[in-house]
Amino acid sequence: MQVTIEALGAAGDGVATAPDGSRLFIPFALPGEVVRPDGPVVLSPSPERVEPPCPHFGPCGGCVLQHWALSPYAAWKRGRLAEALARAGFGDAPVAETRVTPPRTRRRADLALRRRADGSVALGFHARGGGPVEDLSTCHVLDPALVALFEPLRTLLRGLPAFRREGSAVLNLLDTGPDLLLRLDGVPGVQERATLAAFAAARGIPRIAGSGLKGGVTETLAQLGGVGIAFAGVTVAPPPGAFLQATPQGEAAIVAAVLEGLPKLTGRARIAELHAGLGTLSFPLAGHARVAAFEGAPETVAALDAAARKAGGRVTATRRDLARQPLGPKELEGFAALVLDPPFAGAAEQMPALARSALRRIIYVSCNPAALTRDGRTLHAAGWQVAQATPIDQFLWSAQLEAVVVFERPRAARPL
Ligand SMILES: C[S@@+](CC[C@H](N)C(=O)[O-])C[C@H]1O[C@@H](n2cnc3c(N)ncnc32)[C@H](O)[C@@H]1O
Repeated sequence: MQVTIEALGAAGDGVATAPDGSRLFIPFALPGEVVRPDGPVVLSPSPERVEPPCPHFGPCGGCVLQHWALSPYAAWKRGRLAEALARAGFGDAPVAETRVTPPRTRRRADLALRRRADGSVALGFHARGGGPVEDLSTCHVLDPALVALFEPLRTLLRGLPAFRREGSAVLNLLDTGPDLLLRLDGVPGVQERATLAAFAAARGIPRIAGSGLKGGVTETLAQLGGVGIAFAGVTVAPPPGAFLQATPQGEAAIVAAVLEGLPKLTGRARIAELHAGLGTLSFPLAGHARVAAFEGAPETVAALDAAARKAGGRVTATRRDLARQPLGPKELEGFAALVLDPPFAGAAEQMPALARSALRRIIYVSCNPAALTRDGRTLHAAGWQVAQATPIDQFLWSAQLEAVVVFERPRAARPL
């Protein structure tokens, strides 16, 4: 049997129709290619097919689209955002060109760890669908400062009894250097902590923290100096493993699109910000208005609050679980705009109050097109429109898509 690839699916697989009418999803196949699905074997390659730069492409689940030329790849991501908005009812949304971030810039990685029977350590990303760990010699998406830690980490973990069979290493590249969180299936003893401190000193890592395999209590195992990352000139001290936007370029593109989406503001204007994290958006926004920031994770909101107080009070940080206790219409009164940047699941519980509030502008930062469609539908049903949508490709060569979507009410805006 041979089939022609009609399009790419949401996970980046080629989609084709089998002779019996069923849909086939064929990994690493590109639109227009004729493919034999068993194998699969590409019988007529697309002119858009390129040589993947990374030797791990294929077995490593980190990238799925390195074999596609950048221009059609970026157009596909733009099309996915247009489609997500069209499904929500915004078929005429103006969608900008995709902002693609360069290779070797990702500053955050959650690396899987496996100890082999001979004691050696595999470190890398799982194969697609949670398969075996691809032991990485290099990586074309991660910042070289993180790639440089692969081999030293393997050596360290090989001699660490608290790493028994499986674990993960979360690496965040902060302004102060790499920040390491080890999730292990054993508990490091005194001697192991000394080993970790020596490793941290040798590798310029100010802090190493540890937790159980499935999270739980996180404790500092070695601390040689302060940790910090600056947003719009304000330095925040993140907790171990904290959420960061994946690349500095992606963060800059998101911040720019959010700021461009703001309405005209008066000197006393206030902005509400939901899912504020460490303040990636809060501090840039504070250059334009006072910001009431809400965030659910206790350590994260504590870090944001401490930095906000030092920075002079333009940002106020409040801990709130917005899924259990969404802001109500009364609480939403008096804001010139609202920015939300929910987790992958989206903000289903918060959307009804936003839709019927007196707000005139909502700027939605999305990392999940499906959740954006669902949440966008709530706004569409209440008469909101899309003023601007910007696709941002922070996860180069993956099927993931970030976006900033500016929603507004179709009435002449008046500054609050
Ligand atoms: C995609 S991150 C965005 C963070 C921040 N805006 C940034 O750009 O770095 C989503 C944030 O939502 C927070 N969050 C997740 N669920 C939440 C909830 N139910 N209530 C409040 N915040 C939540 C997470 O802790 C995380 O900080």
